[in-house]
Amino acid sequence: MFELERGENLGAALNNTLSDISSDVSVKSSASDLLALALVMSVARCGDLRVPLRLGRIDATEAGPLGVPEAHTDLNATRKAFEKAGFNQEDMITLVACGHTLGSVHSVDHPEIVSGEVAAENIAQFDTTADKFDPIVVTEYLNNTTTNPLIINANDTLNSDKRVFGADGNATMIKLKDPAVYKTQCEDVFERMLDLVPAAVTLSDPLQPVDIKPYIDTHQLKGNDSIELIGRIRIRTTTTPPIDPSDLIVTLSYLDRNGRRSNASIPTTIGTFQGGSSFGYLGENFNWFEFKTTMPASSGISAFDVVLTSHSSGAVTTFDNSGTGGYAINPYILFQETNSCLEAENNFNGTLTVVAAVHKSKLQSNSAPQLKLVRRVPLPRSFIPKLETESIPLESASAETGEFAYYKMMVPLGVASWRTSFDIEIGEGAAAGKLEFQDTSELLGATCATLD
Ligand code: HEM
Repeated sequence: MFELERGENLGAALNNTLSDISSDVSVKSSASDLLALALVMSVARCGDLRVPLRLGRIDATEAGPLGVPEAHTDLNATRKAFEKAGFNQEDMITLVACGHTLGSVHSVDHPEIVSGEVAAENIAQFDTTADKFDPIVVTEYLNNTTTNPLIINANDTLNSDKRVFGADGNATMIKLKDPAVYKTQCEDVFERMLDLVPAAVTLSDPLQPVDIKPYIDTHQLKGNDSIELIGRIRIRTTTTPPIDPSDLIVTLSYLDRNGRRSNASIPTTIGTFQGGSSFGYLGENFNWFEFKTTMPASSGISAFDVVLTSHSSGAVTTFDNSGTGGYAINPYILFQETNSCLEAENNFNGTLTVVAAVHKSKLQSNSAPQLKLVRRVPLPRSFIPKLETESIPLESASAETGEFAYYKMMVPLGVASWRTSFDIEIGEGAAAGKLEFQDTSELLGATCATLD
């Protein structure tokens, strides 16, 4: 994003990609992790590749050194650039053969490479199947039927694919023409390319789709000393053996604020959005179950297990978040969505009001709760904002319900940050509590209900 004006990065594709991912950049997802996800998803969908997705990349804050090879770069300099990144000659050939199976060269960016009129629609594809991740780029090169503009250019200086592909007398390209070899070799070099990170960065283990994924949408005090809890459970049904969602009864068994298991269980119903189903990019199917319940504020909820019962066989399976004591909910800090809002003053400025209900046991240390608001600061000529976290104290709203006291803060918020996240923190050390990664996007246009 800091290098887009360089000759080595010409083309709308890079900025389009940054624009596509920009709204998902958050304190939990760096732009570089989202780019890794984009590659992993696109080659899964276009060619059924499996590239492990590890996360934890840290975004750069300035341009790196020059040196990405261009079409006119000679073979030696190209080889050196790949070697600097840990790729030998065979890797280099494989990376370019795997990269140049999708997409094309654009005449508007490279009139010296693409012959004919300079126009948006005049593009030259690398192979005849530009939307498929396949070894056709390799076979067309080996059969001399290719129309790849980086191979057949009349000006041989610009034929970088020809130089790279032929660098070892075609030995690597001959191996890559076998579709199974092409696929596994591309998976290998893509994984190494994505995981090439500075020494200070530690990447996670590869992500796997989880069987159970709960979402808490609302957890707040509501009238008459009760807590309202609204959420959804995503269940992967493409397991071995597969799960028939119509045979499932899904309930939640939960622990109260003091860790005692409640006699009541929370029922769910099949989700309504898109028939309650969705799918993932690795061919997984998911079904969604929704819940909306209330419970006494005096006892609350601190964690829950997801219990699946088969209608037909009666078999019961309990998911307790891999033996961690269930899926946790902070029972002491409640984000009062109904009392919070984001009022737009005009198209650029607004005011964010956040109200939280804090359990009085957490207020004994005399420390005020803090809101950690993530501001999305636009950077010139870039789609990816800089994220800055601001600490704002919440003030007593001079209202309470039972064991909870209400806290409130109001802050001006520019349009770039209308869709952002915040944490609410209270206390220090062992007594500290944190409600993480709350979302402001539902607050826009809502009215703040008054505290009664
Ligand atoms: C010697 C190294 C390389 C050179 C000289 C080179 C050169 C180019 C050029 C000139 C374009 C056309 C850009 C445009 O007109 O928009 C292009 C497009 C592309 N390159 Fe490379 N490339 C190299 C390596 C790679 C590698 C290693 C990958 C991925 C692993 C890759 C993936 C792509 C893709 C996907 C496009 C299509 C973009 C689109 O359709 O908008 N390239 N490359």
